[in-house]
Amino acid sequence: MFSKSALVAAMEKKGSNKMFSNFGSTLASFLLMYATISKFADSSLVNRLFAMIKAFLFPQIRIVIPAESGYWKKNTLYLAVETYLRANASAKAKSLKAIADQGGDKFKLKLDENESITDKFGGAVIKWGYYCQRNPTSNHYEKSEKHYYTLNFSKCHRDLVVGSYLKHIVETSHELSSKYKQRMLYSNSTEEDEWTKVVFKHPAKFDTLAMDTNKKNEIINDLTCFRNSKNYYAKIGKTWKRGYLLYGPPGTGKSTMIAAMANFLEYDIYDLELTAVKNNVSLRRLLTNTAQKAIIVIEDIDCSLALTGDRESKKKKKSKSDMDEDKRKNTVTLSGLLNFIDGLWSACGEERIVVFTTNHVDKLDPALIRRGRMDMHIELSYCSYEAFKVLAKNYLDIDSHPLFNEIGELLKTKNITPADVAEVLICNTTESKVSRATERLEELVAVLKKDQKQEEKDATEEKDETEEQGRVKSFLYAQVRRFYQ
Ligand SMILES: Nc1ncnc2c1ncn2[C@@H]1O[C@H](COP(=O)(O)OP(=O)(O)OP(=O)(O)O)[C@@H](O)[C@H]1O
Ligand SMILES: [Mg+2]
Repeated sequence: MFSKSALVAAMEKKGSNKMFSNFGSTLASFLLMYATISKFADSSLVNRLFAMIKAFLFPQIRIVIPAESGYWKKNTLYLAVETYLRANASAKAKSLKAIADQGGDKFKLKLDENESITDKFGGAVIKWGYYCQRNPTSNHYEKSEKHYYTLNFSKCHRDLVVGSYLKHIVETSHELSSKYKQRMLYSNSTEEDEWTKVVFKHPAKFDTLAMDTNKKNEIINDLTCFRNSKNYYAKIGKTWKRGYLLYGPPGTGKSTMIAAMANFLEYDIYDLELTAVKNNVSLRRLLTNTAQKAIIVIEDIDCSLALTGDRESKKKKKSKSDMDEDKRKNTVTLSGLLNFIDGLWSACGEERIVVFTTNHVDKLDPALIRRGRMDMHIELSYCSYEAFKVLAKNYLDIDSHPLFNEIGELLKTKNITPADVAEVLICNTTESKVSRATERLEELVAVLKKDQKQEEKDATEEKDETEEQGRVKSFLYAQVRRFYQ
């Protein structure tokens, strides 16, 4: 199959250097031996033998990069490799997987299973492979599929690959991710302790958020300060995270503010549905799998769980059977949640914001929202004149109008949410801007006056009812007095 003299000649011709010719000669002898012996001997035995000789002559190193780095935590190096190879794979691989991105208008190409490609770096040749190991007998704590990448390279390039190449992959993947980054919205479900994600394309901005300007600026400054405080947090020995409690009646912009925060900071959102989390272990698993630059949101925290109540007295009262009962119930507890917010587990990740929202701030356990846990308490309230002007700009594209003063006066006496005002102002017609704005503002005046009239009517009815009850009471007392006289 191979002619030794031809191979040696070719090798020697390429390099005049003696060392190289020796190497060429060894390789040629090796190949010739392999071709000759394999004709006569048992092929599997020969293959094993030659694999050993090959490994001795040309030692290789293999590094496995699994998708998880223990405890169901995503291996960030695996994610970096995935991004890095995505850029290389489409050009080099023969077998690829195409995956539509969440927006649906683009797709990503990924190495197919058992497929390999070769990459070069500083003289080293690195062979990448992508594999999946399946375990049909896996249980809840073990995944049925384990995905991993392997990289093979010559032993002599060990320092180069481990020292520089892996770093190069991480850096390149960061560059690629920020170039193609789409903000993501993650959510959890009852079936698995895993996040599912969709592209987050909410248009909310602080500019379009209707609220008091000073308060808005205070929040923007706080967020900016947080984002730039990596070194400060390290210096004071605190985990780089911040908590915000948003409270106020329904429709005052709590969820809209979260979207505005995410867009402002360019962070992903993890919308944690606590009622879908089985127990504290699941909660920990989910939260350790949140990335950096993330906003972790628990909406309507008062409704999510029985998180109210005095932890201390509960602790004291707890007997062993109570604890077994707890285990059986498999619930997330207040202390489980607190432990993640600022206990030891809070250190498993940085540059994270935690946001709670509630309509009933008074119902929450003070431990949950004390300063330090929820660093900033933000009240979102009924529509003020200032907030109305932002909504008029958003929806009607106007900064002033003769009806503004009247609306301002009505809003002083009226509790109406920004959502309700927005509902009146929204109008998507082909009419001219001016007539459309006037019509919508007149409608708003009518709504505010109607509600005002209704309130006055309700107040009069209530007064009449109280007076009537008073009259009935005095009549009955008079009758009773007369009876005993
Ligand atoms: N402050 C606001 N600025 C701009 N738009 C607002 C504001 N408040 C409410 N809206 C409008 O009303 C809709 C509902 O608001 P949002 O969902 O943010 O209220 P919420 O406070 O989260 O209510 P809930 O307590 O019911 O969850 C939004 O889609 C938005 O269009
Ligand atoms: Mg909401």
